Parts: sequence; C-alpha cells; structure tokens
Amino acid sequence: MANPNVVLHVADVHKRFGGLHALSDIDLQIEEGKTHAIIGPNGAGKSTLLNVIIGKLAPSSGQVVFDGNVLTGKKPYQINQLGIARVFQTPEIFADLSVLHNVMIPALAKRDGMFTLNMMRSLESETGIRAEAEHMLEDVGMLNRRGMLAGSLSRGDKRRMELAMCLIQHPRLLLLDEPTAGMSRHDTNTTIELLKKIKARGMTKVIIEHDMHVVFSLADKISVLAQGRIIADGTPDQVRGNPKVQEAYLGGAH
Ligand SMILES: Nc1ncnc2c1ncn2[C@@H]1O[C@H](COP(=O)(O)OP(=O)(O)OP(=O)(O)O)[C@@H](O)[C@H]1O
Repeated sequence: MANPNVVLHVADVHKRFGGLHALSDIDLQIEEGKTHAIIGPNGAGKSTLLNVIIGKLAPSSGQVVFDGNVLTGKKPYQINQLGIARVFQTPEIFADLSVLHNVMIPALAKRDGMFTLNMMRSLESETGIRAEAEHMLEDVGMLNRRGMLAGSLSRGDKRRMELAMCLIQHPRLLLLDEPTAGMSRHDTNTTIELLKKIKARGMTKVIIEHDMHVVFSLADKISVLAQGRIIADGTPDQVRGNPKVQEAYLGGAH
C-alpha cells in the first residue's frame, strides 16, 4: 500500500546518455518533514537524479510524482510553482543587485507566476515582500549585509543568501545540491545549524552532499547511489554499517 507520508516519489526512473546508463531502476520515496540525503562517489548519478526531479532533464523512462502531481514532462518553473525549490552547487544570483533585492525577486516571481522586467521597477514599492525578505535574511544571519551587492559576497554568504531566496518561496520540498561545497569548517557548521533550524519547522529536504559530517549531522534517511543504482538506503546507522556501502563509497573510513 502507498505510504501516505511520501511527498516525492521517484518511480522506476532510468536515464541514459547514449550508451551510458546514468540512472537505472531508481525508486526513491521521500517522506514529509524528513531530511533525505543522497550520497555516492563521483559520477554515481546524484546530479542527474536531482536534474530529473527538477525537470532540467527528462528521464528515459519512469516518472517523478510530487504531492499527487506527475512532474515528468513539466518545465522547471512549473515544478518550482508546485512547491519545489532548490539550492544549486553554484549559486544562481543577480550579482549586480543588492542582497535584499535578490531575496525579494523569487517571492515576486512566485506571486506573479514568472520573472518580468516590471518586477525590477516595482522592487522599491513592494513593502510587504521587502519586510518578508528582511525577515528571511535575519533568519540566515545576513540582515546586516542586505544593502551589499550580491556579487561582492563571499562564497559562504552567497549560499546563505540563496537559501533565503528559497525560503521566501515557502517550498514544501527543498533540494540542496552540496550546500556546503567550498565552505570553511566554520561556515559549514553555521550552515548545518541553519538547516537544522529549517528542519525543526517541518520542511522536507533532499540533500546531495559529499561531506559526511554534514550528511550524518542532518539526514534522517540516506540513499546511496553507485554507478546509477541505489545500492543501499536506510537510517544513517543502517547505512554506516552496510558493508556494500563501505566497499563502494566510505572506504571503511566510518
Ligand atoms: N549531459 C550529459 N551527457 C552525457 N553524460 C552525462 C551528462 N551528465 C552526466 N553524465 C554522465 O552521467 C554519469 C553521472 O553523472 P552525475 O553528474 O549525475 O554524477 P554525480 O554523482 O553527480 O557526480 P559528482 O559527485 O562528481 O558531481 C557520469 O558518468 C557523467 O559523466
């Protein structure tokens, strides 16, 4: 019987690039309110899987269902409108706009259905969204940087700003692609605390991450990909103790 707590179901997904099977037989169920990590060695298929979920890549077969809606065949912005937001490995920001305006834009785009140039003109008059953006910046510890140009921020701050850009959309599902990539240990720990805070509010998250400290600090469930297949999934303890995983990925280090 279908699990009523499942909010995202990747059902029997395959993805081929020519002769390469980047994803095979992927069946993944993400439960509401949980943080689900996807780990695996380089080239395992993690980014491909994320791109299939967000509609950047079409699966060769299978489908993705979110909250009763079949996502497969929909455009990335339509999937975003259904309540899925994502934080990229390399933040996608407006470098020449202030931090505050960067955070306001996704809220305007969500409200108005798409991004338009008129939005740029109306940024100053949108006092409600401005107040909300300031609240989100406070949440991620960046209110004092609201007037800075986004392009001048450090890498860690760009990623925090991007998180605020996602949170202001109030997504039901947040996808994080290596949220701590390139961060110092201090910034990584700050980000872990921030993600724990978001989790406490019940937001469902899928996180792709290489840093095992991050994964084991945050995940309720872990799926391990290797050569395009899920070779193990379970709680962090189950995965940690799985000899197949140690062989394929962790190298016995944990
Ligand atoms: N657009 C593409 N065209 C052809 N092959 C691709 C394409 N995108 C990914 N691949 C291949 O698919 C496989 C899975 O790649 P993917 O980037 O999903 O792995 P990954 O687990 O995210 O790796 P990493 O941890 O290094 O980012 C790799 O062999 C990769 O070379």
